[in-house]
Order: sequence, then structure tokens, then C-alpha cells
Amino acid sequence: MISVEEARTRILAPLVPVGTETVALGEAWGRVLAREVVARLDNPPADVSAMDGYAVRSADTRAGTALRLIGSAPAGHPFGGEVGRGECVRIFTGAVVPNGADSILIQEDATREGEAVIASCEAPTGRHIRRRGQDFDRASVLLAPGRRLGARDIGVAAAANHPFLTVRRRPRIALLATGDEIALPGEPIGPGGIVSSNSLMLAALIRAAGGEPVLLPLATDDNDAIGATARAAAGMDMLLTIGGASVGEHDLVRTALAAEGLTLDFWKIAMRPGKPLMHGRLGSGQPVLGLPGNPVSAMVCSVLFLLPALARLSGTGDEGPTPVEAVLEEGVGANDHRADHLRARLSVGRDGTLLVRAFPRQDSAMLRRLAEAEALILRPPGAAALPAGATVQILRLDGYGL
Ligand SMILES: Nc1nc2c(c(=O)[nH]1)N[C@H]1C(S)=C(S)[C@@H](COP(=O)(O)OP(=O)(O)OC[C@H]3O[C@@H](n4cnc5c(N)ncnc54)[C@H](O)[C@@H]3O)O[C@H]1N2
Ligand code: MOO
Repeated sequence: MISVEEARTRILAPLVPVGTETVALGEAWGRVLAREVVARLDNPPADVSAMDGYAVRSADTRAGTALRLIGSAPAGHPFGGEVGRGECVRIFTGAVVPNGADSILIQEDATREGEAVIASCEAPTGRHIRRRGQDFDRASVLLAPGRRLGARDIGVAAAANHPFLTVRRRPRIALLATGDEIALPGEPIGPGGIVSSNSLMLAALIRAAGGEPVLLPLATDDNDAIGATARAAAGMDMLLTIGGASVGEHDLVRTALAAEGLTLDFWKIAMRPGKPLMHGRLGSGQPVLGLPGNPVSAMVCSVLFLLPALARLSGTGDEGPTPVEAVLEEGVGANDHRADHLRARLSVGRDGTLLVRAFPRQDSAMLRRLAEAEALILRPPGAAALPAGATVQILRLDGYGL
């Protein structure tokens, strides 16, 4: 059995970013930028006032000086003339500072007497003026490829006058859930049947990671059914199978896909939950990741391997939760040869330390526990028992749409 690290390396090695597409800026949130965003203008485009008041020549202002009001400059309506000695122009936030003026006297520091404006203090040079290009200059690179666009990025791209952006298309992940016993939520459930919680759970995770989940029809435990359903996934960026990965006579995914030209890269890894994970590629080159059917196993494998794979396909560097330290609230036992991932609760100690406590029961079919878990405690292969107070590595489960 290979290690978690080796499995990850082998899954990621052949993956390259998918193609690009152009989308309206309003649709670009959450997408991964494929081409840098270069400013198409200076921001602000000219020297502008940061306050409502009067555009003045600093040298003219002293407490008690009267200035002659010669015009007005609302935002979007620059004053065409020039501010001469002893003159001022009424100005509003965001308006272009007229020629001749070098400071803004805010209206709270001025009194208006007809066409005269009396300053109650000095207005220092440059005060309350935003210089042209203070935010960014035309041609500067604002956003680099590989960035997943957040709301603030949309703002900066809009300010730089980009109505469209070039982004990676969403990686298409086909989900093939197998098993005679499974039915989708709401469908009739046969004797001994269960609901396929995995399909929609993993589809949600894929969507949150910026992918496009494609739910294939559920396949029965039958080689022909699995093969035919897998063929329907041709052209998808990855085929993700669920269940049928273990050793029983009804665990047919490997044999069914072998008939479809699967080259197996590995099957079984030194990990709990998730031992029967399978990886390979079909004749077309399509990568195949075979998840175990137990929902906790399927999800833990997805956090460790599917999120990084989606990141690679999307051309971004954020490959999912990374280990952080926490302190055990309660001891944990020694570990065997499989890297373990204990579902756990987090809390914060009185001194601010992050505390973690594993659930007493760790069954890979317990979805409610999985949903309640806030972290996975990472237990390396062969790790010794640890007492309360020991520091461990954890993966937090509070991002990535988890
Ligand atoms: N003799 C052995 N038995 C098992 C071994 C082993 O090494 N030797 N490994 C165990 C481990 S570990 C796991 S994990 C499971 C994985 O088995 P499969 O991937 O073959 O999954 P299934 O047998 O199809 O199902 C396992 C379990 O999960 C339920 N399931 C399946 N699909 C779904 C779904 N879409 N949604 C929700 N639940 C699903 C299924 O009903 C089973 O209860 O094998 C152990 N056995
Ligand atoms: O690896 Mo299985 O996933 O332990 O339940």
C-alpha cells in the first residue's frame, strides 16, 4: 500500500489546467483567472478632491482670509477655468481639482458670505487631494493568473475598466455512484437499500471548489452497467467513481473499467478512512479516481485528493485545507500503519489555544458525526499514543464549502 503523500503526488502529476473562456465580469466571481488583469486607465484618472469644500491655492489660505468664489466643480463636471490668486472653486468629493488649485479647504473650515468664502484655517498643499494614479497606473498588473476571484477582485477589475475576463472553464467531474443498494434522495428505496448521500455531497464539494459536477445515472453492481455509464463520461475532465472499490465479489469498479481500457496506477493506500482508493486513467487519457463507498471515506479522500486535483485542473494553487497545530483536549491511542484522520471537535482554551477532541467513535459510515466534525486530527502511520495537552496537526473543515 502506498502512502497518502505518494498517492497525492501520483494523482496530481498528470493533471494540467483545463482550457479558458471569456466571461462577463459580473459572472467572474469564484472563477480562476487565466490571463492577468492589466489596468486600462489610471485610477483615479485625474487629481480629484477627497472632500466636499473649496479648491484653493494653499498660499492664499490663512485663518480669516476671504477668497472669491469663481465657479463650481461637481463630480463628473470639471471646472474649465483656472483658480487664480485669492480665488476658489466650490468642489465636491470625487470632482477633478481645477488648474491652479493645490489644496482643498473642507467646508467645515469655511464660511460662505455671498460670493466670498472665509477660511477659518490654513489649507496645506496637497491636503484632501487624491493624485492621479494614486490607486494604480494604466498598464500596471493588478491581478495575476491563477487567482480565484473574490468580490474585491471584481471591484478592482471593474475599476480598471474590464467588462470581460479570461478565466479557466470549470473542470467537469463526472460522478459515477455504484451499488445495487443505492437510490437518490426521494427515490423509492428497495429492501436493504440506502440513499446515495455521496453523490450530492460530492457534487456540492465539486461545485464549491469551482468545478462542474456531472451526475451520471446510478449504476448497479454489474460490469456492463458500470462500463456503459462510464462511457457516458467521455470528454469529462475526470471520472470519479463511488463505491465498489473494495475486495468483495460485488466490488466491480476496477474490473468494469479494465474492460473500458483502464490503466491502473494504484489501488489501496495506507490511510484510514479510505484504504481502497483507486487511481488510473482510461485509454482516452481521462483520469479516474475511485472513491470508497463509505461516505466518510469518500469525503476524507475528497478533501485530501479531489480538492487538490480540482485546484490543478483549475490552474490555481489553493489545494484545500493545510495542516495547522492544535492541542489535544483528551489523549489519543497509538496508531497502526495507516495514516488516520480522526473526526474531531474544536474549541478555544482560556489562553486562546486551539483545542481539539476526537469523537469517541470513528466509523466511516457515520455521516452525522462527519457533519458535526470541525477538524480531522492527522495521525501519521505508526504514531505513538499521545496524552491530553500534546500538540497535533489537524485539518480544519471550515472552508472550501465543506
Ligand atoms: N474484507 C474486506 N472488506 C472491506 C475492506 C477490506 O479491506 N476487506 N475494506 C473496507 C473499507 S476500509 C471500506 S472504506 C469499504 C469500501 O468499500 P467499497 O468502496 O467497495 O464500497 P461499497 O462496498 O460499495 O460500499 C461501502 C459502504 O458504503 C455505502 N455506500 C456505497 N455507495 C454509497 C453512496 N453513493 N452513498 C452512500 N453510501 C454508499 C454502502 O452501502 C456500504 O455500506 O469496504 C470495506 N470492506
Ligand atoms: O478505509 Mo475504510 O474507508 O476505513 O472505512
